[in-house]
Amino acid sequence: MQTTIQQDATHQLPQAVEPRNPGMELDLDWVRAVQANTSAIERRAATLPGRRSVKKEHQAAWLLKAISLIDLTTLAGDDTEGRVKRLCAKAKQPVRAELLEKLEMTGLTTGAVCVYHDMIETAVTALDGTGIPVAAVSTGFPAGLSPFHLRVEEIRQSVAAGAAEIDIVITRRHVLQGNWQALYDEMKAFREACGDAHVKAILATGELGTLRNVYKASLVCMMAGADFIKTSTGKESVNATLPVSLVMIRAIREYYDRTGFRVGYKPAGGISKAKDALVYLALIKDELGDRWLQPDLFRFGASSLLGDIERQLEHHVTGKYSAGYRHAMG
Ligand SMILES: O=C[C@H](O)COP(=O)(O)O
Repeated sequence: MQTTIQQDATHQLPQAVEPRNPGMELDLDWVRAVQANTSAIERRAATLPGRRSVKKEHQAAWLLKAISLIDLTTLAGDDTEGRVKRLCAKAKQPVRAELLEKLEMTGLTTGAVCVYHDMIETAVTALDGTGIPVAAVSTGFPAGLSPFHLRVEEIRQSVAAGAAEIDIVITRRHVLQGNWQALYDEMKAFREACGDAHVKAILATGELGTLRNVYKASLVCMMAGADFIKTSTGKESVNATLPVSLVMIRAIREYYDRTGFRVGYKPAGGISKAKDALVYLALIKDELGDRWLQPDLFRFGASSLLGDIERQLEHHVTGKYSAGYRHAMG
């Protein structure tokens, strides 16, 4: 069994790097044609947790895989350098060495560390030489309502400070008013300001009203060159959900079918249990295929998921659960 775990897990470590989505002209006919059958989507989403179960002997490998796909996040008003340094240490060594040794796993890290602009330099320094990218939330996160020129400037400053990935927030108003041109222009300006840094577009789906709006906003952001689309900031009252994920994943698939470019997916906010992470991975495998199960095309945005995964791995190895406080993140 251990051989299986090692083969699965190491073969699932970062390998591929997808060419960036260059975007395209805004295609309003495509956007306006979008339909979303909410009750059918909700019915299908409700079946997802029971539809696929990961066999017990493969669970550890899938959990290790999930770790490699986490944007390990701290986005709190009371963040300090100390907390960010501890988080970075966790990103470098996400699971205790003796557990990894038993699982015959080496070189495991999280996908990235995600912080506010102010904490970029601390994180970049702490992760120096590891290859773990720092992602920064910019553009007046989480509401995205600061003056436009300041949001663009914040991106530039975050990139200059060393962020390799920028998570922007869109203006929800543009979606709610059906102003697709404004959303496209905004996203394009953000993408431009990112330069070589990859850009994840946070849709804040809990504030977009309908699943149809979520689909349309996903398409428009991809047309404007988003490298990833991301559900939520973690600060809305409803964050990542399975119905929303189904819609965004279908939009990604449709965009790929039409343009040949793969855009990444990042569910974020409220994903804190290992078993939920496995449902998401199964969903991606079913809907988009194995290629999307790599850190260049999939991330979990999560502050506490790693702790639960580590607990489950400990149980897998020792047969016992440890207390949650032993797996504090920061
Ligand atoms: O982008 C990541 C989210 O802010 C994390 O949300 P969470 O604290 O609910 O895991």
